[in-house]
Amino acid sequence: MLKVKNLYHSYTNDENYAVKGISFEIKKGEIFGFLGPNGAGKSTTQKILTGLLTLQKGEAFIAGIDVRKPTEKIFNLIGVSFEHPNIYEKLTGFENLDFYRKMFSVPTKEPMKLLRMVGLEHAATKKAGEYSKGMKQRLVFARSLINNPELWFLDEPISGLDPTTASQIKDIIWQKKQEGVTMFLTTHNMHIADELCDRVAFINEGKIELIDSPRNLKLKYGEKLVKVEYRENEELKKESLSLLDDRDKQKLNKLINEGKIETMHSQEATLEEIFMKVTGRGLK
Ligand SMILES: Nc1ncnc2c1ncn2[C@@H]1O[C@H](COP(=O)(O)OP(=O)(O)OP(=O)(O)O)[C@@H](O)[C@H]1O
Repeated sequence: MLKVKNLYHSYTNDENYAVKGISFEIKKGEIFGFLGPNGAGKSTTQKILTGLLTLQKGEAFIAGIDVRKPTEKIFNLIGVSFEHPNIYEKLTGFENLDFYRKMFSVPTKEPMKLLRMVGLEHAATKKAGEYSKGMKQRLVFARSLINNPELWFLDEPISGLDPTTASQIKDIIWQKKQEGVTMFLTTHNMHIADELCDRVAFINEGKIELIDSPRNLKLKYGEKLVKVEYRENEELKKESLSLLDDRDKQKLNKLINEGKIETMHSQEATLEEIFMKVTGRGLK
């Protein structure tokens, strides 16, 4: 669905690149996460792919169409939900969607239906300029679905939202995945990436350091530890035992056989810890 080859971008039109030779592919129906700290080059890549920035060097194809020669077909095919809302403040929420809807030459969704989906139906007749930050974010999110996109670009879809709204947005993303929508999600929130993505790319200083599924990464870089709480001589003890260490394994077996264990949890490395291991820096 999306193919990117050796993509470069310089904001200063020189050798000072914000994106330095990025290549990746996203299969149809896949949720692909772009994970990296501030300034890593995530938004720049998304902007090039969605036509907000000119492609300077490299290649990119959406459904086989060269993004350098954008066609109406690409516009109809993609949905873009970016962090900084670019909405018409003087129009109401409903009018914003209704106006945007007219730009497409494919069947579109009913604005009211979309507003309801993101919990904005009561604010439909309110000017978007009077919306809170989170409401604007939800409006942009809803708007990005108006043309039933096959490829959906999401930039930090739940950052700054309260837990209930964030959970609703996540449910919508899951539903769209079930419908076969392909997603390119950028975030520095490793929990979201872990929860939603089929594969993630670690991007740091304009380069992709690795691409894999969250599960494979955890298996590869995980410590394989088991955290146990057990009682010995009336005293509650806590310990982390490695499943790769023979002495720890013996101890764990002994505790299990003696029935002393009160709680036991396997401990995996988080994506953030793995990111640090791979890149030598954190996601913040
Ligand atoms: N309009 C711009 N003009 C000049 N430099 C820019 C511009 N936008 C981004 N940059 C620079 O390009 C680099 C990559 O920025 P980009 O916004 O793509 O990072 P990001 O990974 O999306 O970060 P964030 O998580 O903060 O959004 C940074 O060094 C940034 O300062």
